[in-house]
Amino acid sequence: MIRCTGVRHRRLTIPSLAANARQIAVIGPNGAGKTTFLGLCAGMEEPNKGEVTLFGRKPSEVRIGWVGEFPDRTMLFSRVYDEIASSLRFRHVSCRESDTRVHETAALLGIEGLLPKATDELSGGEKALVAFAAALVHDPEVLILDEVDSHLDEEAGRRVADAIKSRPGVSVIACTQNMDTAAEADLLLYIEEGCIRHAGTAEEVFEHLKETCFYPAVWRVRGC
Ligand SMILES: Nc1ncnc2c1ncn2[C@@H]1O[C@H](COP(=O)(O)OP(=O)(O)OP(=O)(O)O)[C@@H](O)[C@H]1O
Repeated sequence: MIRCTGVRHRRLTIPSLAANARQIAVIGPNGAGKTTFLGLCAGMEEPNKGEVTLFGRKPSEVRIGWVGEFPDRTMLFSRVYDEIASSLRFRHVSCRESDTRVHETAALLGIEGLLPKATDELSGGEKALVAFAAALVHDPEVLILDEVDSHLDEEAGRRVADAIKSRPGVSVIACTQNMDTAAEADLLLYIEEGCIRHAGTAEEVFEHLKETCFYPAVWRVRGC
């Protein structure tokens, strides 16, 4: 799904990557380059050198739903309903269809009660859910999520995971600091000091991380 060729951008150096999986987890220490990598995948920035493609296309040609690490910094509208509807309105979806999709998406995430609220009244987790709804509502081909789960309680995290499962056509590239969550992805990319040090299944990647804090707590308890 993602192909990187000769990429150099800030700290990030990816000579070659061909990652083909529906759910990709991006993990690694603070400052490693995870957000930079997600930004390149989302087409928010062009790499200084090299090329990033998704499904063989430039990211700008792919329908992407993006949720940043700090959702309150990217909210454009003062009302939750308008924030979720915004990506549909920008695409000139009719008001009636837009209204149906906003309510359906809010119901899927259990946040219908937030629709009439002001965005600046929301808690951090509520903002993350609203930002996720806004990303999901326009039927993205790829969801790019930067530590969205860090704001969510277990129940809200499960609703987000269920919403993703309910859209089998959507691919996900998600950065997380929750290694138990990362372990559920089809493919893991472990980034350190701007380089992808390990790429593979959870078993393959965590095998290299046994002596580090990146080993999933649940696996440690089970003695894996
Ligand atoms: N706009 C920018 N201009 C220059 N350097 C930047 C910029 N944004 C990030 N960096 C640097 O690039 C490096 C990687 O940052 P990035 O945000 O990608 O890391 P990260 O792995 O997402 O970290 P964290 O887990 O702390 O969010 C850091 O050293 C950071 O200082």
